[in-house]
Amino acid sequence: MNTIVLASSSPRRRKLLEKYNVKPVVVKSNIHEKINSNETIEQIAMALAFEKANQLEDRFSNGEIIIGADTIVACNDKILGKPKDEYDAFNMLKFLSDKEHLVLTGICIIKANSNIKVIDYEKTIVKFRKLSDKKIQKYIETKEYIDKAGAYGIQGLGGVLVEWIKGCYFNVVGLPIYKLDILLERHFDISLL
Ligand SMILES: Cc1cn([C@H]2C[C@H](O)[C@@H](COP(=O)(O)OP(=O)(O)OP(=O)(O)O)O2)c(=O)[nH]c1=O
Repeated sequence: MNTIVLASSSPRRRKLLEKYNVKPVVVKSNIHEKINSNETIEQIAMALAFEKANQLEDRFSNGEIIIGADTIVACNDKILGKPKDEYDAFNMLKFLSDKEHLVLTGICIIKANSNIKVIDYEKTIVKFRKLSDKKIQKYIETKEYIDKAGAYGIQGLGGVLVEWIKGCYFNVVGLPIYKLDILLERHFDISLL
């Protein structure tokens, strides 16, 4: 199999790939995650994923498969990135309380030394239960909100915040693995299993 390069510092993405016996070369891309408000949330997630993968393309020349991904949370047309601090996290979780929101992950796969660049996205609806200020505060104290879009991690203690989801669970965690397998198989003849 061609070397897989993961253009992401997310430990969740790396661990998920490792479950499928993919030992990715991890290279953190250094993009400035600026959001263009004229774009749809799908375009934003795909553009950020593209920037992450594309930034590394010049560094490889042996047919490496470079994967970039970006996860964003959106609720009532408002995009929630990673919280800046506890206060920001508190406000995000309060905003998400008792509502449905979207989690979008843009994926970009680029094959080095080729013209193949594939971009797609996955969307999952997540419904939060009604959260008291006390519950939000207790969650914030766990520090799990740090470095996570929307200030929670469904895969961790944040599971208690979620009433239901519709769509791909792994998409919420940061990498829609079924969609990645489809794209790898269709465009690069690579299967994760
Ligand atoms: C909503 C949600 C997000 N997240 C994470 C997934 C992503 O890692 C993170 C969103 O940030 P991203 O910018 O997508 O990724 P990252 O900063 O972790 O890594 P890099 O920019 O280097 O690619 O939020 C969870 O782990 N669980 C959740 O339930």
